[in-house]
Amino acid sequence: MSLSKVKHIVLVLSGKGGVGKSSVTTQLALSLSLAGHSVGVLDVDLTGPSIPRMFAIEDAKVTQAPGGWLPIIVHEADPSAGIGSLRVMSLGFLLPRRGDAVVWRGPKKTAMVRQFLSDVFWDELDYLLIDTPPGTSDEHISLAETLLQKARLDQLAGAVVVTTPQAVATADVRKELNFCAKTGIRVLGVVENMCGFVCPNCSECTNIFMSGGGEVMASDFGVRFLGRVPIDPQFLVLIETGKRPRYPKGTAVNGQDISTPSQEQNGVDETKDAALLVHKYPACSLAPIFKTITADVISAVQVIA
Ligand SMILES: Nc1ncnc2c1ncn2[C@@H]1O[C@H](COP(=O)(O)OP(=O)(O)OP(=O)(O)O)[C@@H](O)[C@H]1O
Ligand code: SF4
Repeated sequence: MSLSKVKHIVLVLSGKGGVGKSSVTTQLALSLSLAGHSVGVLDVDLTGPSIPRMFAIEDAKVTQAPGGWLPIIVHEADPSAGIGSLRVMSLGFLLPRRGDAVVWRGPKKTAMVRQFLSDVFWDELDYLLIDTPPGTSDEHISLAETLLQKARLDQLAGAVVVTTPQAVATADVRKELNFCAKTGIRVLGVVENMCGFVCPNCSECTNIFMSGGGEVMASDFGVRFLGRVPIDPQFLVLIETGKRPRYPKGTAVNGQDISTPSQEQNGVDETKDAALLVHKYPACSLAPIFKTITADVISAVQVIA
């Protein structure tokens, strides 16, 4: 069975679309692998699989082996650098055209998720992150139940719930947390994304929406608050164009200088491994934030394990 060698399965959930679930999945995956863990990402967001685009592997072709579909390798493990391997499987690889969205009815979607969980050959993994479709409808419940049936109880670490400050205000997070309770999924914690705005000129972070709601909500439900992630327009540049974001001289985040050195200085091809650059240099103001969130997720998983 394809999941038998996976140690910890973490679902990434959101009550509604566009809150940054796939971005958080991508950054968690990179942080985990850069902390030395072997990581797989399974994209079952059939409504619009964006994970291949975020890892800049949209054109990759999935192949079959006797053990199942082979996930796409983002990078191999590099023990000397303390980096674990990173592999990705997404419905996006199986769609005939880039950017196609699936318009199947519920039973067909459930069948596809079942197949994904049974037929991908993951090999040994410390963490498998599953990017789920947004929402909390009956269809999502049946998808979550399918996931739960396919994995052993000791493998199911739980869910990271992603929200935005507006979603907190409109009680979408409550729906997500109730969804977890209804389906028996443990909640590892809540991430509040797009909380505040990092100015591209001076890297000052300004709260545009009400801040702090996610933390209060998490405490009301007795779950961890994993942290808030501001909107950084440069992060969008990185994800959408695959190019390294540029910060003016003197830009610092958490006391760390992130101003962009010249390509000659860092000796890196800025058009390649862009997502990896987020953590390596770090090239984006969000890198230290995701690093802290990832450490918290690991400790939540270990408390449960
Ligand atoms: N903190 C952030 N700063 C800047 N841009 C962000 C941030 N988080 C997400 N984005 C951008 O917002 C857009 C939506 O994010 P993403 O695709 O991760 O959301 P999602 O919840 O997975 O959406 P979907 O409902 O389509 O699955 C993307 O273009 C992404 O790059
Ligand atoms: S955050 Fe700084 S650079 Fe950005 S608009 Fe305000 S003062 Fe200007």
